[in-house]
Amino acid sequence: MASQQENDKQLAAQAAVALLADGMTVGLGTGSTATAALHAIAARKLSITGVPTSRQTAELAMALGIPLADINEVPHIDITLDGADEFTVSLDLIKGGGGALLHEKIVAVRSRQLVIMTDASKLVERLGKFRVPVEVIPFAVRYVQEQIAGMGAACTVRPDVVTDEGNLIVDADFGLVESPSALGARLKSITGVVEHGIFAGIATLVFMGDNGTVRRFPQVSGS
Ligand SMILES: O=C[C@H](O)[C@H](O)[C@H](O)COP(=O)(O)O
Repeated sequence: MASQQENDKQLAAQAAVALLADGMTVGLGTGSTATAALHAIAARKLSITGVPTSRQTAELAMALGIPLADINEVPHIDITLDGADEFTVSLDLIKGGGGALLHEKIVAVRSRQLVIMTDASKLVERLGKFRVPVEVIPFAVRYVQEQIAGMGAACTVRPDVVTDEGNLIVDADFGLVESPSALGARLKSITGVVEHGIFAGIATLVFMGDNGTVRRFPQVSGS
């Protein structure tokens, strides 16, 4: 039997998939909630073109019969549906718990809308309980760790993870984050950092499954 959390992820995924229409080009996120969305897309027999954010998602989409296109072959992406590890009511996110943050962010910034699907455990007042994943070129990993330590954060290289681009993930604990965009900019300026999992000002909508109902952020007045 599915847990309440899995059920809530599915409800959020169904709410997001309800925004799709035939003919759309859709960014396909990575992770368990994005997987629920893929199944919901297949169940609706929608005629969309998917742009996957990971090998794992591409494989599942192909198995479900969802046609795919290379991101560089599509003129635009109408909407992307993805999960998150944390989000705030201002729609700032931490992503990358599954190691797919780089392709996820590239697909997200090319999309007209980024719709996030989560369960209620992902809503936080301030980002930072979840360690910030940072994608790093292997040659630079020691230097990047030293720089992050110099910023006052403990960090570790995620064991046994190599990203789709052949990079490593460093998980960094900055504590609660005052300014997600400022932290993101600082991380991005470190030589050898390819990308980080702070998505500030990119998401347009969040559907959060909450004990059998779906809440949306930003909240519509009266909800
Ligand atoms: O790299 C992975 C992604 O950012 C996921 O979207 C994120 O970790 C959330 O995953 P899940 O839906 O499994 O909680």
